[in-house]
Amino acid sequence: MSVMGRVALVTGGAQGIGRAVVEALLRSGAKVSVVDINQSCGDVCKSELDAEFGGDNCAFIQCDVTDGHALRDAFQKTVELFGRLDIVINNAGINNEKNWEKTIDVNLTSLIKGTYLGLEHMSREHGKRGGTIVNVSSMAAFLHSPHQPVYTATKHGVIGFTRAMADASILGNYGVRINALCPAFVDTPLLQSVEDEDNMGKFIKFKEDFKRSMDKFGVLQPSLIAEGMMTLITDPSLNGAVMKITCSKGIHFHTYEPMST
Ligand SMILES: NC(=O)C1=CN([C@@H]2O[C@H](COP(=O)(O)OP(=O)(O)OC[C@H]3O[C@@H](n4cnc5c(N)ncnc54)[C@H](O)[C@@H]3O)[C@@H](O)[C@H]2O)C=CC1
Ligand SMILES: CC/C=C\C[C@H](O)[C@H](O)/C=C/C=C/C=C\C=C\C(=O)C/C=C\CCC(=O)O
Repeated sequence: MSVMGRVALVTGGAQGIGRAVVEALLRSGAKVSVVDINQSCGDVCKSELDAEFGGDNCAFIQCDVTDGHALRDAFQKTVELFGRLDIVINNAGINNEKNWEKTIDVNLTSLIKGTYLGLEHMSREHGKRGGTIVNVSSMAAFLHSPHQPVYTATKHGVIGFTRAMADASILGNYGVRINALCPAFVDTPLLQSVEDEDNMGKFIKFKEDFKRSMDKFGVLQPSLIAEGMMTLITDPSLNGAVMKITCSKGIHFHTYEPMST
């Protein structure tokens, strides 16, 4: 599937992995709505993207994804601005073991809401033409991190939810492909949270162990994550797929036993 002329909404798109994905989409001819809580970062992002890709191709919508009404408005505004919606990237995420309820809210609850809103705007069930959703999980869903138990739980949850919804999409003939992306460590501002007791809480005492884990597995560049993301967005054969991206194996897929009947 070509993304030329398609419309995408990317949560957490103002920096890091989300920003790299936004750039990849714009480079391929999509129009993109960047949905992010950070107004100043979003303003900078918007002006830089306008300079590179032209002013009519991208919008910044300031929105806290945990605010259900604001998230609904962000989807609606995207459709009003660009006339349609084809691609939803639920990427916004945080690492906060101190305020772990917020981590569940941002990383899992809001991602579920984003998926349901995406279906409202794209599913044949709602009289729409179909589309694709990618939910951002993490390698922490496979190699659980003792430094981030709740973060790890949310990323497991993202995979379970995504695979179940992908099957629901087939059963319900939604016409929407739903996949998950699991990067290992990526060089973004999120990694700085390992230094901060406000984020790590009582697990800050494991921070050196955490850093050893990063040294062991290496740190990826956001551009490689965007490359994997573009495959999930454009390959029509992928639904319920779980893509892993690691330094050792690059872009590859997790394999599951077939479900028993
Ligand atoms: N950096 C890494 O090592 C890895 C990151 N991930 C996941 O990738 C996703 C993106 O992470 P990064 O780009 O690394 O993080 P980041 O911290 O660089 O960027 C996250 C973006 O999300 C936005 N955001 C945070 N809370 C929000 C909220 N409530 N509403 C709207 N926007 C919000 C931030 O303002 C920021 O622009 C997250 O889901 C993260 O868990 C997965 C594996 C590895
Ligand atoms: C302070 C850091 C905050 C957030 C970063 C997140 O924790 C990030 O989401 C966590 C990533 C955890 C990665 C864990 C393991 C990585 C493993 C590998 O790279 C390779 C190992 C095995 C590969 C197995 C396979 O691919 O099948």
